[in-house]
Amino acid sequence: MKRIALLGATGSIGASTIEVVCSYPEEFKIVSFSFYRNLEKGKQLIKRLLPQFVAVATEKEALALSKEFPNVQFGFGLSGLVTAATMSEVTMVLTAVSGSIGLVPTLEAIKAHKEIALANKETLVMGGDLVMQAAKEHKVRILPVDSEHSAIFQCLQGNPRENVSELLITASGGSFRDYSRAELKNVGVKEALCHPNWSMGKKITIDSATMMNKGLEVIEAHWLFQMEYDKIKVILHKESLIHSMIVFKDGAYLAQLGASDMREPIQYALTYPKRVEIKQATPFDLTTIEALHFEKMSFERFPLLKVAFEAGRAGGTLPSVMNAANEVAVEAFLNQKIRYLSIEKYVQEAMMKHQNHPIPSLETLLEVDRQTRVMVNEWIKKGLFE
Ligand SMILES: NC(=O)C1=CN([C@@H]2O[C@H](COP(=O)(O)OP(=O)(O)OC[C@H]3O[C@@H](n4cnc5c(N)ncnc54)[C@H](OP(=O)(O)O)[C@@H]3O)[C@@H](O)[C@H]2O)C=CC1
Ligand SMILES: CC(=O)[C@@H](O)[C@H](O)COP(=O)(O)O
Ligand SMILES: [Mn+2]
Repeated sequence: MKRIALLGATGSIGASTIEVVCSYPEEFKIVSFSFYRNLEKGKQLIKRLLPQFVAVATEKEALALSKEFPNVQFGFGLSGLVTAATMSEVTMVLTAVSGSIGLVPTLEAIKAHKEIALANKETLVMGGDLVMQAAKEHKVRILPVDSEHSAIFQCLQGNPRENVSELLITASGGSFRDYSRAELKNVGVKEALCHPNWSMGKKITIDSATMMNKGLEVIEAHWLFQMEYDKIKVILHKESLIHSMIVFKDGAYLAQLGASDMREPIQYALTYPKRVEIKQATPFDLTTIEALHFEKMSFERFPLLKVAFEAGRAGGTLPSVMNAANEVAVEAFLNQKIRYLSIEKYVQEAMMKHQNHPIPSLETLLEVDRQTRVMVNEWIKKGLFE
């Protein structure tokens, strides 16, 4: 039986993971999980999943919950996440928290020899070098959950890496894919949150619209598959049915396609290397698909993708600056403090101001993340780009 720590149980990936886990109770058990702001949902999950340990946001909440659920242990903050991920009963950690908070618990879980099912792409964007080194050193497998990386991982099975010349990542184009740059000037939060194909958390949905999600995914693919940036390409594919492809040196393409349903890549990560019947999935019928469209990506229309390639190529602390600035700017947009097009301005400004550290320690990465947040929040307060 796989005994799972689910970091971010109250989110979108968390919910899909719980469905997969509960469809195979004899194979999987969630022994620990975390939640953050969603106390009501968190409590429902405690009653449903009967975990041994739960990580919450604050000490006050942890104390109150210990009284309400005396058979469950509680932790809080970052140390709570680390305990949930490293406790001896856990064999696999599924990282479904949103944002840079995922890095430390993932690294600690690797050091504690837990298998990782990685949804939290920000972990590799910030600390790809450290995380992949730690995984190698501790002989820990990192299984992709992100749909594009799961697709590439599935295509790579049984194919020697030296035969692969390119990774081709598909992008839906997000909620504003048919808008010109001029039409983006006055777009609002509600419309930005309408992803055409996927139902996801708010932050990643905005990242899909700005194409930052694809930028983060390019960096994630670089680290997961040890592929040079020149050999990672992004292509627009508005149906989100081909989840990504690999190109072989002899010119053959191999694609993975299926419904836009995260339960599939999650289940693959949980059961890997086995494939088992999926019990809950969106029906997928090729005969109902009229056409699959592909379009060249435009860096002019989606400047944040170009910015992410630059950050990835530069390496060091620059991807962490990009990520932190983006997290702060997206949050501010969601709270209607800045305009949609200002997200990219804050990210670019933070990166321009940064002096890169080429080979950072974990402490340096975390400090850069913290400082960038403070700086961008101050800029937003002053209305730098409004
Ligand atoms: N959704 C999807 O289909 C996909 C998501 N991903 C990646 O997976 C991750 C999760 O995405 P998604 O499920 O959509 O996000 P959601 O916003 O739906 O969920 C995020 C989860 O993280 C928790 N959380 C948020 N901030 C913190 C924090 N500071 N400390 C501890 N916990 C926190 C939330 O708790 P609470 O709700 O209680 O506040 C929630 O459980 C992201 O990194 C995303 O990029 C990758 C591929 C697809
Ligand atoms: C489901 C998933 O993996 C998301 O990251 C998805 O890819 C978002 O879609 P786009 O970024 O292609 O709009
Ligand atoms: Mn994805």
